[in-house]
Amino acid sequence: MNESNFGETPRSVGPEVAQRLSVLRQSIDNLDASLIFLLAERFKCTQEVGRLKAANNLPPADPERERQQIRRLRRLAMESQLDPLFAEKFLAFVIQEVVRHHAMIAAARNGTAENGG
Ligand SMILES: O=C(O)C(=O)C[C@]1(C(=O)O)C=C[C@@H](O)C=C1
Repeated sequence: MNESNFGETPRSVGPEVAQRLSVLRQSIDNLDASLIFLLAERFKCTQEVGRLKAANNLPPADPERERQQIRRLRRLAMESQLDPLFAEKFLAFVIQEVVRHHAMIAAARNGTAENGG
């Protein structure tokens, strides 16, 4: 397969392989949709955490909580035959974005407070 075939069903395979590939890709699409829905729900929770933290002058990040989450997710990943390093990197990637949101919420709140609102 050359580079221009990436992402396409290879034309050289038989109907059984093409059918299996299609079924697997349908599941992958469903799982990707689930991941998006789950992430959206997680961000709704963390946005509320961000508002709670900003209102109570708590720092955006909580390193001790993150250490606990990493320990737990690494264990869950190993139990599920998922690479624990990948799980850790994925969590770090998500939390980095959450902390950025928290900081923006706090900055917006402080700006508002300074302007008397
Ligand atoms: O639990 C918190 O304090 C959060 O702000 C949520 C969260 C997370 O996304 O899970 C994000 C930042 C913190 O450093 C730890 C955890």
